[in-house]
Amino acid sequence: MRPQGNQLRLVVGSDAAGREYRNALASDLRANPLVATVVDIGSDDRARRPYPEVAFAAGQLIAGGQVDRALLVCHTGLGMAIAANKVQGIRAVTAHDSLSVRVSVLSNNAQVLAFGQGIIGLALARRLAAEWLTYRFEATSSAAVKIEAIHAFEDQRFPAATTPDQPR
Ligand SMILES: O=C(CO)[C@H](O)COP(=O)(O)O
Repeated sequence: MRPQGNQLRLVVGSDAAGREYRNALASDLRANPLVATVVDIGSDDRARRPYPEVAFAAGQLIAGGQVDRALLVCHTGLGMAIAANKVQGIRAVTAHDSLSVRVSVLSNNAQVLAFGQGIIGLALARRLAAEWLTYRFEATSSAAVKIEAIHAFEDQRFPAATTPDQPR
């Protein structure tokens, strides 16, 4: 489906430890009017794909422009974020509170949000996911220069502004 207005194209994924929340969140997201599409990349219990494989696949869908954001679930949310951050151009966070979810988009322009099924209750995960959909990064915000600094470092452009002060 073609996105309308401010609708988002999403990918959801989990390892076996996050499967229950992934299924519940995917169903919520599909019913949310701020969502155009939800691609579910698994994994199911039989596949038992380890979290890095799922995170890399989700990150590559974003980097390739097929989707806008990813919602990933593992036991803690930590491994998913670490692995997704290895994909060029991806900014992934683990966040389990409203402020962090908000800042992850408005300041960090993170495209990936990772939850830990073993860390928060399902009701909170659902609420945070719904809040997350309402935020959009503003390219004109003062945060944009910091995102550009992250990209420059990733691309090994090392702008002077990011080099540490020399000891006197
Ligand atoms: O939480 C996880 C990684 O951060 C994952 O669900 C469990 O990790 P594993 O036991 O190393 O697969």
